[in-house]
Amino acid sequence: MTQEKVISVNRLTKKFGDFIAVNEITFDVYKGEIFGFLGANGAGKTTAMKMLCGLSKPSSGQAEVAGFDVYKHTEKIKSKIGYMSQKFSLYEDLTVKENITFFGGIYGLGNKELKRQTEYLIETLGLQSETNKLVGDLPLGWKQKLAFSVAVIHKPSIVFLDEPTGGVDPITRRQFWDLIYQATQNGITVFVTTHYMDEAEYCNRISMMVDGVIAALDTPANLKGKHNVETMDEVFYYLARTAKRKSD
Ligand SMILES: Nc1ncnc2c1ncn2[C@@H]1O[C@H](COP(=O)(O)OP(=O)(O)OP(=O)(O)O)[C@@H](O)[C@H]1O
Repeated sequence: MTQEKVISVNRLTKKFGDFIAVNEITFDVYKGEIFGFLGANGAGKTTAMKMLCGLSKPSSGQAEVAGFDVYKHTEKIKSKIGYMSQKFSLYEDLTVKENITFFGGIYGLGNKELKRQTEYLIETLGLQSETNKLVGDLPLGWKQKLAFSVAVIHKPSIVFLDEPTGGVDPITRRQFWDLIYQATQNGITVFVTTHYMDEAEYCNRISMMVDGVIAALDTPANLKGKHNVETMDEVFYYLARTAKRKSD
């Protein structure tokens, strides 16, 4: 992790009519950092992430992602980031290889690089015997690992992960996080939302959102120290207990 800022957010706000979904959030994320973006259901995480990915125009405030303005340079931002969400990642009705080729193509890899990356990916994930299997037939943990690898196939500056490991056990989640650490070794910055507090412990810093505002932002160790508790679960409970919003 360096002191080079790759995300810079200043009083970023999103309103839907009178409702303020994200209310003047301010933070920076540094190159190579794993930044955990936590919050109770409905806190505003997805809304904030959409603004940072250039998918939703802010109501007010400023933000730069990979050096580009979220109002003016959304296409440039999209070319510099990777994105993976639990809700959508890969095509279930395409094979492993077809998915890699499809997304590699969308991310702009040339034929030679695509071939090289496809072989590298299949080998490092140990998917040699699954290459021609439909992704829908893979176990969920494998799908998630493949989806992550595809999201960083074009070596983005930042990868946004929206609850990437939902529904799998702690050991599979741990293996997934090994891939995240590898990506950061290659200089990729990771911006991740999760509801799993074991994963929160793996982040360099955590931002905790409550009802549209950032209620706390620090390292897991400092957050635990500040609240005089042993686990991130307890920190989360302490901060989120006042939340008024519910999930949709
Ligand atoms: N397009 C929209 N129009 C109106 N309200 C919206 C819209 N999108 C989100 N909201 C509201 O904004 C709030 C924040 O939603 P958001 O999905 O960002 O929360 P979240 O922290 O990602 O929650 P979860 O963990 O449940 O996904 C919610 O109250 C939601 O109902």
